[in-house]
Amino acid sequence: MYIIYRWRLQILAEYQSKVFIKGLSGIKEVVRAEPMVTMGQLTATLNPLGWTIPILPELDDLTVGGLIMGTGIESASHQYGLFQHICLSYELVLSDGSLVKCSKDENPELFYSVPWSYGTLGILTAVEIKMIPAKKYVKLTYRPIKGLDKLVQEFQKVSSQPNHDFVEGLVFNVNDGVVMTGNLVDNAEPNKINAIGKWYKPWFFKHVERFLLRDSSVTEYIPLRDYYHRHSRSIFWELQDIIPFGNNLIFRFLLGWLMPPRISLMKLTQTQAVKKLYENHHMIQDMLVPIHRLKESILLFHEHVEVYPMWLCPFILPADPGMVHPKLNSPEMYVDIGVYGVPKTKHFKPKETTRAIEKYVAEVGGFQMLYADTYTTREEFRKMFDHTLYDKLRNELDCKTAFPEVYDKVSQAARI
Ligand SMILES: NC(=O)C1=CN([C@@H]2O[C@H](COP(=O)(O)OP(=O)(O)OC[C@H]3O[C@@H](n4cnc5c(N)ncnc54)[C@H](OP(=O)(O)O)[C@@H]3O)[C@@H](O)[C@H]2O)C=CC1
Ligand SMILES: CC(C)=CCC[C@@H](C)[C@H]1CC[C@H]2C3=C(CC[C@]12C)[C@@]1(C)CC[C@H](O)C[C@@H]1CC3
Repeated sequence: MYIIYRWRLQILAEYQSKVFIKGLSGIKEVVRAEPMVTMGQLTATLNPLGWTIPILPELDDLTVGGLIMGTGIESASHQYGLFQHICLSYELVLSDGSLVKCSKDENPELFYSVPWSYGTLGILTAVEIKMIPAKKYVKLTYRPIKGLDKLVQEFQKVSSQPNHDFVEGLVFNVNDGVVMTGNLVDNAEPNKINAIGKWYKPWFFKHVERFLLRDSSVTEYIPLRDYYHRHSRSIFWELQDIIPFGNNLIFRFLLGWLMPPRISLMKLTQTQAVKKLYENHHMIQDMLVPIHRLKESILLFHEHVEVYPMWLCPFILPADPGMVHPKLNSPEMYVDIGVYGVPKTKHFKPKETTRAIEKYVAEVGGFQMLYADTYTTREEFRKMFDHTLYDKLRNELDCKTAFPEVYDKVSQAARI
């Protein structure tokens, strides 16, 4: 039944009008989307109409439903929060088959419990998302920085400034990194336009790495859609382990248009052996920690895994009810530290190392993204994520016989 339902959503998303745009009381602009709509479809549909959503997670294949039920983050998150924070309402089918709508004003407890619930409260059928006007380019400034202290200071400074639409950092080793800030603009200096999304262009992280050779900042104008999907072609830097020659100039010119392979297809076709290989010799994790912990967190990842580049994305976490909120009752700036690749440290042991990192993240009031394997025990997991409202809703909505608990879907043991 569930499979048929997901299949129906897919058909709807792909073959019918994918997104419906409407004005709400003439005040706010809102896009109503099916959960199976992908980020690639959203930008392709909205951007030519002069609209966008404030947070557009960068991989083409990520879906609206997955980004709400898990979480979504992007370089505008220092202003807008996580993907859930730009959502105005959800429609869900509950365990008894009824269809309900929830928002801040209508069924608010359900509204705040849906994000991070991983599909364990109901099946999402429609979402209303805030829209903002799009512009043609992102004026992006790359700031190469040497020295961890300076890097962290600069990153923290730009994350707290309201004048940047986008903030992102790539750390290339424990001393060097590039902090990027961007703004939406309509006009560009023609000789500084760089359509980084074209199939023959270097992978974005490789392009950024080259700025480390410079002493001062460099500015480019990136077409909006190219900016949003900048990490798609190389799946961040994951593709370099799968197709090591993927960034080679000749390969890019001849076959670059075939990239990237569909992540869902790779997931579907990966053998048990490949799965084991990734489990034992690879780390794919995003840890969300208060931004004032950034330096010690980078050093901790360096000590345990030494995987570079490291992705830094700041985000403001409102003090809303639900699974994920700051420890104190006021909004707090956090940072997502993304680690994707083969650990270089000799002492890397998937379980022990991940557990040590998880322990640190929990101690500093942080969170682990749910798409990644968690080695926490159920008790540790329930401490990291506030289950108060979630448990109440699971009881009230009679979920226990219909859906598993989040932990039973995401823990490493459950995923074997
Ligand atoms: N920048 C970012 O924010 C990035 C985020 N991610 C992560 O990737 C995931 C998104 O990937 P994506 O492939 O889109 O999602 P997935 O298909 O992996 O779905 C993630 C979870 O959401 C549930 N889900 C999805 N749609 C629905 C729905 N309509 N109703 C109920 N439950 C639903 C899934 O349930 P089920 O398992 O039952 O299908 C699954 O548990 C997120 O978890 C996100 O955190 C990854 C890369 C970048
Ligand atoms: C930016 C944020 C918050 C997260 C980025 C995470 C991604 C880099 C990973 C999410 C799912 C991952 C998968 C793979 C690579 C890394 C991700 C895209 C594989 C494609 C790696 C090869 C395996 O055979 C299949 C994996 C599927 C999931």
